Amino acid sequence: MWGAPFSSQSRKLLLLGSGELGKEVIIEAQRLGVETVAVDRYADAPAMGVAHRSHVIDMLDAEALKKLIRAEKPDLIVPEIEAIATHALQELEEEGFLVVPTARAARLTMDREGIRRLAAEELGLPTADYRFADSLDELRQAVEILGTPCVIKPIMSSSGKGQSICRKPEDAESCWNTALEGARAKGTRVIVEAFVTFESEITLLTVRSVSGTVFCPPIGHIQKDGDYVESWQPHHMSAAQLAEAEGIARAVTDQLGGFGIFGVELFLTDHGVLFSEVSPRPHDTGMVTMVTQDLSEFALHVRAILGFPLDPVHLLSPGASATLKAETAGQAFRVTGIGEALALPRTQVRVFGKPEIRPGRRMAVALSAAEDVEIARTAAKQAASMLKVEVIEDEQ
Ligand SMILES: Nc1ncnc2c1ncn2[C@@H]1O[C@H](COP(=O)(O)OP(=O)(O)OP(=O)(O)O)[C@@H](O)[C@H]1O
Ligand SMILES: NCC(=O)N[C@@H]1O[C@H](COP(=O)([O-])[O-])[C@@H](O)[C@H]1O
Ligand SMILES: [Mg+2]
Repeated sequence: MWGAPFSSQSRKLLLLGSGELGKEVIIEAQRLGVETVAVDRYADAPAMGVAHRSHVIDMLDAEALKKLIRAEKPDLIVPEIEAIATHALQELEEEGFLVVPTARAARLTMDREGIRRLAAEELGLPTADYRFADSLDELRQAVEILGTPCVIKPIMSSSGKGQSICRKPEDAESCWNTALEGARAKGTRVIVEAFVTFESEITLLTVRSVSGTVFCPPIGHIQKDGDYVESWQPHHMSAAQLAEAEGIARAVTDQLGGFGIFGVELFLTDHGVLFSEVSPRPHDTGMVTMVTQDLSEFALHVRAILGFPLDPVHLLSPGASATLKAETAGQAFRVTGIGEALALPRTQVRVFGKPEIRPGRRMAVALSAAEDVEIARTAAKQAASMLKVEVIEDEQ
């Protein structure tokens, strides 16, 4: 259907962001004979090791981004992180490039303000109460209005970076400083959200393709310090809750448009399902689908964005994932315990191959399948606890 990689007729995919999620996207694209180009802000990023070639640029630099893309001329531009100069993507889209799912979706979801205003104010979807603040004074006012506890996050960040809980009004200043330090891009704007007491939280993977919209079975997860540590699929919820969740996911993904997978994050509460945020790309909690579904979230994304049809998703087995995170910073380290973890039943490990560690950085994930979600969770957690990031002292 298309030429070999490197030939004039090849189909070329350029990935913006080359972490653990992008690595799996590239592998799936390679399986369909696509030529792949991985881009990130640092060398030797996980997806770079499996792509045909790679580039290191500052993806928030609009000029650098446009120059690279005009030179590469990819058939598909696939954002893998949110911190990208999305106005440059809009310009490129106007020139005829295809941005996944659309440049507008990338722009709206790159910052929490765009997507929150769209979901809550335009679509009227239920969310936590929120305010935005550009200074410590404004933050104090927002905290007063919303009350404590509340959650404060930079508008552009992910994996919980810069996020903190303000437990009493006096905490506002330290939360402000945490947000400034953790923000992905320069800028001071933060979102303040009322604290949601949820019974559980889920990711509803939603795929838009030529075959319409399909939902994956819901994925339950646990987050620590704003970053995921454990996920499982399926998450048990009532038929009414699932219908509510799918209604929200459909409304928001229809609005964003385009083809591809979306990770719709939702809180399940006593008062109904609340929308939290959405990623227009594979989701970290969705790594579990590598052991649960016939097509993983990465395979689904690649199929959808290439314009191929999709069957409804089949859950082959319940399963769970648990993460390994580094605790210190450095470059001399090794991941140990892989053999022990793999000795557990129906367990796999993905070691991402990131070149450096820093506190809280996700380095690997353990994946377990089992006849029951609880058994899978226990196995995945046990496997992850066997994995260690061992610092090599004499090389530091
Ligand atoms: N308003 C809130 N009330 C209670 N808990 C919250 C609230 N907002 C966020 N959290 C908790 O923090 C987690 C991370 O929040 P959020 O998804 O907004 O951050 P993120 O940095 O975008 O994370 P990721 O990139 O991993 O999705 C949530 O999954 C939830 O556990
Ligand atoms: N919650 C979003 C998420 O999990 N994104 C994944 O983490 C990578 C960045 O990791 P790093 O910060 O360790 O480089 C991203 O490239 C993506 O694969
Ligand atoms: Mg999130």
